[in-house]
Amino acid sequence: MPPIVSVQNLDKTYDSGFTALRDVSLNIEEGEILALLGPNGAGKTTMISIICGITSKTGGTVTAGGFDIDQDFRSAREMIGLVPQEIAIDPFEKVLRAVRFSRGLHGCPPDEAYLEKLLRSLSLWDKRDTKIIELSGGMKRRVLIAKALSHQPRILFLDEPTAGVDVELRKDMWDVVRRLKEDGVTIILTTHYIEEAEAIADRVGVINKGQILLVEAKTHLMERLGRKQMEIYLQHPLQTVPDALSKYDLELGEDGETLIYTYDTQAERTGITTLLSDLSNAGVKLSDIQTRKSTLEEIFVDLVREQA
Ligand SMILES: Nc1ncnc2c1ncn2[C@@H]1O[C@H](COP(=O)(O)OP(=O)(O)OP(=O)(O)O)[C@@H](O)[C@H]1O
Repeated sequence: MPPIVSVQNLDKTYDSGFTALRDVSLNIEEGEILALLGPNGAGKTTMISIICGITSKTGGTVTAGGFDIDQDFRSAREMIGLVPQEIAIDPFEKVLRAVRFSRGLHGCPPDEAYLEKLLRSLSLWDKRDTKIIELSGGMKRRVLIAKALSHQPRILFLDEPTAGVDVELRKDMWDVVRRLKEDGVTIILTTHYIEEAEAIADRVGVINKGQILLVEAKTHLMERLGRKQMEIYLQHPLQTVPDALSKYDLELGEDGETLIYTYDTQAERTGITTLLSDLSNAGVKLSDIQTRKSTLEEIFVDLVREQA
């Protein structure tokens, strides 16, 4: 299947002379949730704005649903819904009217049945005649999503959908995003929250200083770059790691009561069996063992640090 969004060799230099994107290429597959991770100023919003036709590019090509965003602007734009970072919404408008108005702005014929289905899927139907100002923060964000989906786009961009919201609301938003995916919408979200990508993304793209560092299936990324650590709790504290164990590069915990062994999950041999027997030969007695996988956060920090 051809990608639903294709970005090839995208460049963006602002009028100020600042280059925000440099030779960015990225394919987005239909039906996936792609999370774009990157520190402040990495270029995430710039990229989304270009794909959505809000900002002009200075080089490269972009297609949405097979339509070139320059040559077939209207058709490309119709494929896309955008929930921007900055919230611009009439607070005194009622929910259903606001969503209906957005649909009209896109030049779509009225379809009350679709709007009802949309509002129901976002648990907003009961609030359809409520003024937006009277809604909770979470509900307001849902109204933004409903507006962005009012013209039945196949692709939804969410720019920092949970910036500044509490943990409960964030989880609520994740459920909304998962349900949209089940309805067949392709979702691209930008986020600073790595646990957000970890929780809902199928693939993760890491962007830093205007360049894509990688785009990869989340599970694959965590397996490929992830490391595992084994914490070995000792019956008797050690002052130093015994020489006989030097080849394992063990870290001694501050209290001397734990040894930490880091190993590569991809390696043919983890070395655990020989380590345990060498520990026993060195007279080190264990009380417990625990293993821990590195989180996406640790992987991300390593990646961005490497590029610094
Ligand atoms: N209109 C503009 N003129 C000049 N530079 C700009 C303009 N808009 C953005 N930039 C710069 O381009 C870079 C990328 O900004 P962008 O908003 O795309 O980053 P981001 O990854 O979305 O960051 P954040 O997570 O903080 O929103 C930043 O250094 C920003 O200052």
